[in-house]
Amino acid sequence: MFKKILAYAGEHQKTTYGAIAVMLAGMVMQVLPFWFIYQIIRPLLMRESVSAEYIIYRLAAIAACTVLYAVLYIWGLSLSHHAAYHTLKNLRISLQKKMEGLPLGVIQQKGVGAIKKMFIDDIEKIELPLAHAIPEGVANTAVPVLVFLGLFWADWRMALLALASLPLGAIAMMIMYRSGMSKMGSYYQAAQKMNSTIVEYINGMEVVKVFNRDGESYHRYENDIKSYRDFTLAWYKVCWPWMAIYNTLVPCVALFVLPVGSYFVLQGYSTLPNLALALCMSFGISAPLLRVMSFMPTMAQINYTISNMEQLMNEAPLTQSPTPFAGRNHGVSFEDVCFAYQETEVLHSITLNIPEGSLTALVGESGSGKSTLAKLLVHFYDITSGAIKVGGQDIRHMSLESLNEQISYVAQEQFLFNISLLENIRLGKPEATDQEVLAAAEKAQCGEFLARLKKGIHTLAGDSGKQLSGGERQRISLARAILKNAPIVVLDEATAFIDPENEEKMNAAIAEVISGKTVIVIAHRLHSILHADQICVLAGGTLAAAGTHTQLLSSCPAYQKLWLAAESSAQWKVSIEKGGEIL
Ligand SMILES: Nc1ncnc2c1ncn2[C@@H]1O[C@H](COP(=O)(O)OP(=O)(O)OP(=O)(O)O)[C@@H](O)[C@H]1O
Repeated sequence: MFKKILAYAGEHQKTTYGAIAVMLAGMVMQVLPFWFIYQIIRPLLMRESVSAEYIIYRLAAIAACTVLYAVLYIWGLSLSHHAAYHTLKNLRISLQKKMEGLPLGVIQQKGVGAIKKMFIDDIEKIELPLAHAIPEGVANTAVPVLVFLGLFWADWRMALLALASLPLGAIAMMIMYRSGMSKMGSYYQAAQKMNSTIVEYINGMEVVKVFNRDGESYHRYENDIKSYRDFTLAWYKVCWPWMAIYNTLVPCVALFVLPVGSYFVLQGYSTLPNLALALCMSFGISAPLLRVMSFMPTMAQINYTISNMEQLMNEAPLTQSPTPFAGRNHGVSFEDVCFAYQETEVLHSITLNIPEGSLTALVGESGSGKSTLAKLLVHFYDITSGAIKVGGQDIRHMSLESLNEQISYVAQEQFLFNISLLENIRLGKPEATDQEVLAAAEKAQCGEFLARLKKGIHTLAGDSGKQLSGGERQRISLARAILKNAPIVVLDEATAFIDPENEEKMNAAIAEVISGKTVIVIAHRLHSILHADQICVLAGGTLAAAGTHTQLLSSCPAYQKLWLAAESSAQWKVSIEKGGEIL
């Protein structure tokens, strides 16, 4: 486990080794005073006369060692923390890089709470071994070993006595570690579940309030925090008795040395000075060993955390290659594509050709697979079989980055980061100047509502989210796409938030985004895509038909059904409007 943790430290491993060396020197300073105490006691025991200077020098040495110990300990800690926090940063970055290359399904399966826990709490746990357990553990183990060897050289019987309680302590420590590990799985899962429930509870607060589900979701929340408490206590319950045994046995080294050592002296097996030496040095052994022990309860936790993190790190990434995009054009083709979320296949043998520069609309009943097909094109998931090609190049044979450069994907609810609206739009083209961003916002018809905001385009999205309507937020996403100016545009329900007042503006913004591009649009409002070059009708995950509106109307029953529904909803709308009601 420590080897793995040190490997995470990368280039900061050397700093960790430096911290170990400094702390070792510090530990020597902690043990040396016991040697000087022995030097003061020895002549007194032997009734030898010593000068006042002899005593003063040793007392001064004890004081110097104490000061040096403090200085070295702080120095060692600052080195180890430096290495630890750089390592945590590296780990968080490599985890984020890993996540970027993972299929969305893996991330969704883990859940936001569990991933947040991994990024924040689990990685933070590695600070303990890196900043403390490894450097302090090595120093606190090495120095007692050295002391023991010295003692063994002076008097092997006394040395063995000083260590008499340690084997029992070590057994207690091992049992504690093993029993802790056996409870770790359930403890860890309970922690993950609690995290997910808390995140879900907060995210779903709106629904909870609207539907009066406070009681129900509170019960789930309460149950999860209760089970976390129970699993934590169960873990402590198995660990505490063994920790208590160890904590009782290890400081007992002097108690073994004193009676048995005195007996040895009386029997002539050893001498009084050696007894004094063993007594003094046993204090130098027990304190560091107790410090080592203080790290043990959490080691099992850290071991589990690391295995869990490695599990995510070892997840198979999306199939891609480092090759850049080299397609002939920006036409898109789906060739016999099948796809399953986990076990359930939701798209079956879809074959579809979308010529460059054309507008293709995906229509179909809810759940027919429209959004999934769009998500497959932007390579959120790997398909089960078949191929998706852009300009004749399989999207698995190019890097995700270069595929992203070819496509602007505007989802139904585009996420706005809590940075300024200007920076949110700039995500479409990070190198864009402020002027370019403003021009894109203008083209996306954002000017009017941005003027309403006190800080305009510099308003933070988190604050503005409360002030912007769904349609306005969507126009920010369209501005992002205009700025990106990718040759392929995928609009997933781009007109979902449309209202009569905004319709004109939204249409103007969409016209800007799609002008001259290969466009794939998912639309429920059939009236908005009547002039599409090609309308693809999806039904139950298969492609029922493809053609123009007129062709489909005369030949495709599934399309006729959708059209009838669209027509009757339009008539219903007109009749309500005529009745003077507000829509
Ligand atoms: N993340 C997911 N995990 C498992 N199944 C999913 C997931 N997302 C969608 N599905 C399922 O895949 C099928 C297709 O869903 P999809 O969202 O693509 O349909 P859609 O036609 O876009 O629907 P809508 O018009 O309601 O948005 C549905 O049966 C849906 O339940």
